[in-house]
Amino acid sequence: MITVNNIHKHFGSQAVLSGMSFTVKKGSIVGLLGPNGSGKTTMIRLLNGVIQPEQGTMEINGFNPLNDGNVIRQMSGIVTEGAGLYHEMSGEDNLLFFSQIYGVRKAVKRVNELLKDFDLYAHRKKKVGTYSTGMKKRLALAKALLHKPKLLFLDEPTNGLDPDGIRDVMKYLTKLNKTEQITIIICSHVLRQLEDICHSYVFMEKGTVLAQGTRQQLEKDFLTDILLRVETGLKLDSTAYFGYPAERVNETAIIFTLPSKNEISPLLNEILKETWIHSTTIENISLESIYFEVRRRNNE
Ligand SMILES: Nc1ncnc2c1ncn2[C@@H]1O[C@H](COP(=O)(O)OP(=O)(O)OP(=O)(O)O)[C@@H](O)[C@H]1O
Repeated sequence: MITVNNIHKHFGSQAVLSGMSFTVKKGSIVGLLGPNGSGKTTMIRLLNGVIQPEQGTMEINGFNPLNDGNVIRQMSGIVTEGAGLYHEMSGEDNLLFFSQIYGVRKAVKRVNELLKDFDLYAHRKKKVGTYSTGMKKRLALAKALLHKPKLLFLDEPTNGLDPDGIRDVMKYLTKLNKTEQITIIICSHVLRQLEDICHSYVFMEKGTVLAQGTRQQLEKDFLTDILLRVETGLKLDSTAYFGYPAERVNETAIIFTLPSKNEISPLLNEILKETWIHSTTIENISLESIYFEVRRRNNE
């Protein structure tokens, strides 16, 4: 369990974090989401005990990053933009070297295990400088996991990856979380990539938390209207149908505005009494739409 309470951090005269508060449940995957410069990396560095806040408290599994930075770094793994890999050394030698630093027991076995998990075994003897971006990212993840941490901090782990690379990393993180119950905090400004893997989200802007919660909680709090797109043979002769605003977008598609998901089934039943339905999609239910709604309300 991680608790962050009213954290303030300045760099010179610039206020980077202004009262950050959030919690992370043990064993969950949490997305720390916000635009460039909103303070995500700074928050991770504070949690790692690398830098100190001017105000506020933090706790990670009963430890305080202010005084117990070493213990926290031992129980956690971190992947940052730079990754800290040695480009003149092979992938295998990098992992063996960091195993020594972290005091990993049975290092050769662990390194081979991770090289295989991350599809790098065939490339283990090649210099990291010759690796593709995706391979470097995977090696950085392997490095962060050498000492079997209980907590993983990932700062933009998919930057520079192609869609296959992103899917592979996300798949591996989900598996890791399920099999090892690792708590994972992922910072990103690309919301779409995190849609399927996070258990909860912390939406940030300008060093503060705008909203936090599970997808379900955020939907409940911020999605007041459901925009339901229905491919149907229904003839519309006004701007409403069955009491709900309805707008034709093309010959066979209509968008209905509903107050909640509960109205979907009754509406579809009503349409089916008259004609066919081929498909339905909720247009505004993406994480991105929720995020924009959170920001819109905050700026009102
Ligand atoms: N060591 C530092 N010294 C001075 N300013 C800093 C330092 N670290 C971060 N900043 C400033 O703090 C602000 C927040 O930076 P931070 O890297 O935490 O944001 P971020 O949300 O991670 O952004 P990004 O998505 O671009 O990585 C930025 O304006 C940055 O320039």
